[in-house]
Amino acid sequence: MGLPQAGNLGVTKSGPGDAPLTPPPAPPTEAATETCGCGCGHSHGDVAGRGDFTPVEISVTGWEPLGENGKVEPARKLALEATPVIRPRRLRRSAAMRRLVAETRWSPEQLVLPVFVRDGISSPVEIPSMPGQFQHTPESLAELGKRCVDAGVGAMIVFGVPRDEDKDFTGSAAWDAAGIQNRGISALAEAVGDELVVMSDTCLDETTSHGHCGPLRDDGSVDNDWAVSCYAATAVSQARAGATVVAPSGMMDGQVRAIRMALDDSGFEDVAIMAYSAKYASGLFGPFRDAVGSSLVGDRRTYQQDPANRREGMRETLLDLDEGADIVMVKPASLYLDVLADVAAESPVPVAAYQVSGEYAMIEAAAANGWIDRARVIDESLTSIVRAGADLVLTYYALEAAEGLA
Ligand SMILES: NCc1[nH]cc(CCC(=O)O)c1CC(=O)O
Repeated sequence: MGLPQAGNLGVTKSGPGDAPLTPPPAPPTEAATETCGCGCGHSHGDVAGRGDFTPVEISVTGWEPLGENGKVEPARKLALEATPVIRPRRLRRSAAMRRLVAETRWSPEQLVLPVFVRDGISSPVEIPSMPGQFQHTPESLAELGKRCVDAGVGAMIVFGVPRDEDKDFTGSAAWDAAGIQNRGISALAEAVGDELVVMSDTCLDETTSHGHCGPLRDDGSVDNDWAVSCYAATAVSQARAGATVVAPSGMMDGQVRAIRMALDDSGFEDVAIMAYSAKYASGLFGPFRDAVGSSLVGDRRTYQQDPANRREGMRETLLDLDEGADIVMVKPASLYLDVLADVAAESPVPVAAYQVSGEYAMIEAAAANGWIDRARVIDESLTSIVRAGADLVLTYYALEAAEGLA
């Protein structure tokens, strides 16, 4: 039988059949017989009259006697024994302290605002499933660009919404210099100059009559290599229109390499590629498809990634890096923070994350119902995405967050 320890009830059971249970005699310990160092003259072994309490020698020289009659109460005493007490709460005690020691901060210059420019409208049209977001005319897009410059937003990424009659099987409006997306890019680039970065989404889903991200084979599947050559033509047209970053989002194999070669061949060696590298076939793109008037029937599961696959997100990223991506992206953001953290840990280039339309819509809908504190959740969502490792965040909140969340 060992000596009773602090916290031991001091009651031992000697074995089956042994009756009755008796407390062992409290063995005298050195500490119990010594007077404490605090000068109060009492024996710590007698603290609160508990024979089961075995004190540890502590020096309390210079301290005020604790407790009634200078006795150390058991609870205080136990706390003192566990020296030093680790108290993380010290750094949380005031807003000023928390601000000082925050590990993660986001700022306007790392935010990228996705914007929609629509053909055939004369004034901006609000997107019902994305309250507060609009389909713009080239002119209203230019105005929005100036506001973004003033607020210090880092970049804008342009999506085009063509008229239905301009959609076709290959999505050729995407690489038409007079197509709506290229007109939007030009208007924006002219308005903002070099004061923020003008990016363009490089894909065909907005311009194909069937809504897929490339032309189809007879069996209805997307023809990978045909799509890739269309992306190459589209990227060059976007660079001509004034985009300094093109962002292939179609998840076709080899798309980054083909775009890099086409840009270089056309004299756009300096135009960067932000690759949608780990892009998942997510249910969170629903509102975006309203925003671009998508003609899609079915889904994109044969080219976008299965949400179940984490390792594959890394594989897609490594392939894009190999093909020459200047920035890699994980999309969506909030439900894929594990993938984002993996990519951020390995990537030698900046990492972007896209807080997509469904993430925006969920926050807006809950806030509209009064179920969550809107500004607080927006801030928390951006903080979490940056905390997981994003250097850039594509978010529909970019302008509002940069101007200051109310
Ligand atoms: N060009 C494809 C593209 N680029 C960005 C989004 C979605 C963005 C969002 O939901 O906010 C999509 C739609 C899709 O893959 O179906």
